[in-house]
Amino acid sequence: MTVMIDGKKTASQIQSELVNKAQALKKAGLTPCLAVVLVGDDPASQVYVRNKHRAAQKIGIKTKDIHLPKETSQAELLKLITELNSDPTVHAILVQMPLPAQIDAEAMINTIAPEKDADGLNPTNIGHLFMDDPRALACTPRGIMTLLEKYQIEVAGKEVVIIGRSNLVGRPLAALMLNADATVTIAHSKTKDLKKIARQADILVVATGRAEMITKDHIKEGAVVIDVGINRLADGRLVGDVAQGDLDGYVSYLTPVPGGVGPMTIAMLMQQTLELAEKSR
Ligand SMILES: Nc1nc2c(c(=O)[nH]1)N[C@@H](CN(C=O)c1ccc(C(=O)N[C@@H](CCC(=O)O)C(=O)O)cc1)CN2
Ligand SMILES: [Mg+2]
Repeated sequence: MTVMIDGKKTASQIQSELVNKAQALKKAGLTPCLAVVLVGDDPASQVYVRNKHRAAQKIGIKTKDIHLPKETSQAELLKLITELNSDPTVHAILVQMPLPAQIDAEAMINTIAPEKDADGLNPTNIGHLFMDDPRALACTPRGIMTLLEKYQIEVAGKEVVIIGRSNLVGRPLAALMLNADATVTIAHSKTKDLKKIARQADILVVATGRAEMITKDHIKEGAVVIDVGINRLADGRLVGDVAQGDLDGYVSYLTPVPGGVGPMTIAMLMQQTLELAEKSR
């Protein structure tokens, strides 16, 4: 039997639990505030940003909604971030990605103060994570670890294969898995014999951004499969990076798309905003 991991339900439970935490901070005179910066008009980004504001509002987290035109220069964005860094009413800053081509994402991430880094992607925070001294964490990887914990899926001693080496998912997730005592392999577009490597996994995490590229023959029977992909097909369907159609009864656990890892990203962002607000005192 395959257990479908319900990320939507788990995220919504976590978000309900955060209401009390936000209230306690407010009682103590601190109104947690997340600044969400969107540059340009990417339709998917607009949806994600709107969902972040909605989730924050439900929890009692104040947000600053900053929407900049798509022509915004890198210097203008960095100046805004610097102002938010020194604004004592703002506890967490997030710049929605992807950014327009004229802006270097690395320069943006480098400018966010590590103690206000809602996404946990600043090199200081990534460095602490790799030294097993975690501060702010990348939200999607943290969401994956939280799902595994909630479903009581043991990580220590397991063979974990992560397909995808992005700064947003693959790399920080590898560090989290290593800190949790897994044996970690990161595979990517240059990996030779991907099927052989992937089939070694007790826990296979797929974050390639390529619709349904990982199929049953990449997967060991009984494995846990975490599908991070969100791909919109021409016919409007939303699918993951894993062809999930014939996995029922073959894998032990599977995250659906939609409703798996995606919603956890926003729940973790909310949790992290409250943690950063708390630490600011
Ligand atoms: N600064 C950041 N930019 C981006 C991040 C990020 O963590 N920080 N991640 C993604 C986008 N993202 C959040 O920003 C995100 C993507 C998807 C979901 C989600 O809940 N997806 C749903 C399906 C939604 C749909 O119908 O399209 C699901 O999987 O069920 C939440 C957040 C890139 N940019
Ligand atoms: Mg440890």
